[in-house]
Amino acid sequence: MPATDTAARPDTGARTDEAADLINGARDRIDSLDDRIIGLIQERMAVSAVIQEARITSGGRRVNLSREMEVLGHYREALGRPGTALAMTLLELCRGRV
Ligand SMILES: C=C(O[C@@H]1C=C(C(=O)O)C=C[C@H]1O)C(=O)O
Repeated sequence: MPATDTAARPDTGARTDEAADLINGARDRIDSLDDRIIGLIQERMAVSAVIQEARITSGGRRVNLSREMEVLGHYREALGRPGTALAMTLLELCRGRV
């Protein structure tokens, strides 16, 4: 991110220039990671929509609970309890509220 944008950011809270530089650099990396995560979520939404439309067009239901349990378990095993909450949010983004 250019230096002009850095000035508009929230303060780092650091007490030294060295720490502030480190924090600003790491924040740039986090912003870049967040952009990639958002892009992956949007890609997941599009793939999920293809599956849901195919199932509905074939006469089935939008939601498949056994598959959702598998997805929730995958995230819980990788990330613990907050992983379950994250997966629930992802499922809501992908198939709406049930
Ligand atoms: C994508 C599917 O359809 C729905 C959406 C899911 C998802 O986004 O992971 C999982 C199960 C279904 O409720 C699927 O059945 O795989």
